[in-house]
Amino acid sequence: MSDASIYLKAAEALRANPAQWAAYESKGHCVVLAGPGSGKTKTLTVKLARLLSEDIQEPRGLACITYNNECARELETRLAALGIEPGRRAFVGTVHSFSLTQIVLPYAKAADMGLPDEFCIATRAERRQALETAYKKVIGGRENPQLLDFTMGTYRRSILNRNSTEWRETDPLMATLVEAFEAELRAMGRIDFDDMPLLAVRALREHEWLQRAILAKYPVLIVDEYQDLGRALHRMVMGLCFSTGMRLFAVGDADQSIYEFNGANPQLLRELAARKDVECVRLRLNYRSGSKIVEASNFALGEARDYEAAEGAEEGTVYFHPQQGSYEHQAAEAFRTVIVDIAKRHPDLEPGDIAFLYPAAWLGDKVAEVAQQVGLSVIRTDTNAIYPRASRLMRWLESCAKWCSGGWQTGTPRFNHLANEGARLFAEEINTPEMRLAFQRALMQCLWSRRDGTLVLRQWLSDVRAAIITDLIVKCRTMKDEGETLDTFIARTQPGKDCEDMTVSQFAGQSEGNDSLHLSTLHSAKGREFSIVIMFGMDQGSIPRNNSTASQKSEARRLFYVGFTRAKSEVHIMHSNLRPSPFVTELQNRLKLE
Ligand SMILES: Nc1ncnc2c1ncn2[C@@H]1O[C@H](COP(=O)(O)OP(=O)(O)OP(=O)(O)O)[C@@H](O)[C@H]1O
Repeated sequence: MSDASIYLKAAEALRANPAQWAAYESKGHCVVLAGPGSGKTKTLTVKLARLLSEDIQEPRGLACITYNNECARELETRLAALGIEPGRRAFVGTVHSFSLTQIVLPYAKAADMGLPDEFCIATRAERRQALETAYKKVIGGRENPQLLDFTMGTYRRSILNRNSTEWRETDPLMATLVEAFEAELRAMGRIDFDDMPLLAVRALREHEWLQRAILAKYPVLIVDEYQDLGRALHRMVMGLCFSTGMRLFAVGDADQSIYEFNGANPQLLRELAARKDVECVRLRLNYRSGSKIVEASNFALGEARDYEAAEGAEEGTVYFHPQQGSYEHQAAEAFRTVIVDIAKRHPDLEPGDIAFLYPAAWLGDKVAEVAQQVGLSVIRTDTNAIYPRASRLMRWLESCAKWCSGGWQTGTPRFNHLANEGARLFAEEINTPEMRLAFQRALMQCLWSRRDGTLVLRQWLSDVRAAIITDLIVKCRTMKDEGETLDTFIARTQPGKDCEDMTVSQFAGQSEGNDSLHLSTLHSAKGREFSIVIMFGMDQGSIPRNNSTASQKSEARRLFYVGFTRAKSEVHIMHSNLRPSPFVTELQNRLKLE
């Protein structure tokens, strides 16, 4: 099938839903506002394929921005199914990678960003050092400066205009600390993660030619999960789309805004959708969840919405499991009763169709420990995962391991896909057709001679690092922190450490779907879907946390809603008998009244 016919066939599925079709047919700026499971991402990917194929003339392309690397990967997988390989004409990535690779790296000098020659991305240790020095200069005293890192990040992301009185006066000490911290980083020849969008926004504001340069390359800007992307992206959208002339296609759901602490603000999406020059499309049908789950999700949110399950949806069920005793005991109960009952009801279900979602990673430890005891494998997406799932380099290595463990015979994954993804990771260095070919050859040589899933991972990883990665990481400024993540993981595979015995095929299994249970924080479950969702630890003090402000409580409630709406057919809520979360009590009461 040709690329065009793939997306045209996918578009047929949208035709039956007039609102999705309207978004697909939109001609100008378009914002899709819709609830969970309504096909926002589906509509976005099909629209993206159409724009590339019909509207945008080669060599121009489009930029598609989403919340984190995990979401970017999900989009890439969905685009691959439509025959679209990001890279040449389609940028797909986070606000940070867009800012860094499309604005800061290519234009730092021309736009006079005040960065030292050959600047690099700071490692965690370098950031810590810069904060320590800045703290000594600005504040002094015996406190641990790292405790201020979170507040400093929030301040930097929330107030973008450094010349404003808001910046200077909201928290004068914090403003001075941030400035001193950034000066320290620059003196070390470094920028950090938060710098990326801030530098990009500043450069775009100061240089109209830069805005036109971005427009020339990307006449269309696509944004997924708009509600969580923060002020820096909003500012870029305002400038690039409404002054410079880029066309905007954005999707989002203010009810699913869960990153206010990171500078996101659901109001920005509402304001965008209310603009007169924007066509706002609302989707009402939920294609994911059973009708009872859709109905109950309104109660979980605590606000009325007119969402409905799509025609032919199953009913779906919400179960409550009051618990006593420690979380260890509760986790054991989950496997002893809840999972056993699920398996009886759905004999065809695989472990990968079930997800445990919890408010904090330490609760995931409890579930993981019991899973290990009963011999079930898990895939974790939280901060206690064996490595950060957001690391593109690690995910790519997982795919390479999968290829070596037998995938080379079946084309899962295809070698070409591996080579292209690898070249994209190191695009700063691999930037000509000859270099891409050389990279492809080196990768084939390296993986072909190590295509054995029983190999000890430690050796396999060090070999692949030496043969393919070491040299490229030195040359690619965007990959330094990824290199650090890899080294931290390699250290865990050394003798005496917890991943000492891991084999290549076990490592490859980390990316495999269906024979492992999913364990995730509620935050990391965003954008995903599972047949069965077990919400674990839904207790007072955890969701919301004790002493939360009113806005933190609202955000915790939205987080509860995000978790609840990931389920297709069953939601199980495990909560303390004596101290259930107020969101659970309210949900239960409302369901009883129905
Ligand atoms: N028109 C449609 N016909 C059939 N299935 C659809 C349609 N639109 C979406 N779906 C399916 O519904 C599910 C949810 O779609 P998608 O992930 O795009 O929703 P979303 O709005 O991005 O969800 P969320 O905000 O909860 O992450 C997917 O399995 C998708 O394939």
